Amino acid sequence: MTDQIVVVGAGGFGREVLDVVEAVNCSSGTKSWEVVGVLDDAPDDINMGRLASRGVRYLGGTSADVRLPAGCHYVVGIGNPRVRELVASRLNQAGLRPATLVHPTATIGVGTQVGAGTVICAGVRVTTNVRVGSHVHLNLNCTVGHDSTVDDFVSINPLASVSGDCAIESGVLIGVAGVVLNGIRVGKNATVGGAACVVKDVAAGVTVKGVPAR
Ligand SMILES: CC(=O)SCCNC(=O)CCNC(=O)[C@H](O)C(C)(C)COP(=O)(O)OP(=O)(O)OC[C@H]1O[C@@H](n2cnc3c(N)ncnc32)[C@H](O)[C@@H]1OP(=O)(O)O
Repeated sequence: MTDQIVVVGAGGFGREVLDVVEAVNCSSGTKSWEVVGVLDDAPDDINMGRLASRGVRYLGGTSADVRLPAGCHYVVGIGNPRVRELVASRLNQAGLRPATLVHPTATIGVGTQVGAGTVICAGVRVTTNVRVGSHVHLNLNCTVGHDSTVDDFVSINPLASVSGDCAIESGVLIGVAGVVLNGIRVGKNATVGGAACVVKDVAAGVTVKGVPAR
């Protein structure tokens, strides 16, 4: 069965999400997703050209009166957790349904749950008894260790590593190649800088960077 999907975001991650959709379609043998097009409130000319060159239609902005097929799914390909939350809320109200996308080269362990609207990119490793919330981005080659929780609207950027028994609260961004040592809690809406090593709990809303992160 083929479902219809719109991707929000013509930028880098939005188009990487299109790659995930294509990989899912290739791996399943049957076409799981038909891409209706891309929504973006302010696409630039370069990205419009990139969409056109891959044959994907630009549909308009997220608040515009865009007519989408009934029952259409969506996924938000915007890296910023706060913006992603706003857009998801708007599209839920419009009656669209969040899709969950898992690249065929990702691995997910036994007893792990993944929420709606979440995108898991190529090479990601999520091990066992992890709870991944809704609208989470697990970017290329990141890892999430056993028994951790990753709450809604978290972004874990490429090569970042969350160890076992961690609690990553909603809206957190973990920068590229950031490391969170085991058992650590990263508070709501906090940011972990690229290549940081987090060795103790991070308070909500705080940005930490460096090794050790502070
Ligand atoms: C495929 C993709 O592209 S996915 C996206 C990948 N990118 C990421 O993950 C980016 C993650 N973001 C970062 O690391 C950011 O630099 C942040 C969030 C840590 C800091 O952002 P800002 O607050 O805007 O910091 P800003 O750029 O103003 O720099 C402030 C200072 O921190 C330093 N700094 C910035 N980032 C880091 C970092 N990751 N580690 C150590 N120091 C840093 C800067 O050198 C600067 O130092 P100075 O005051 O001595 O000159």
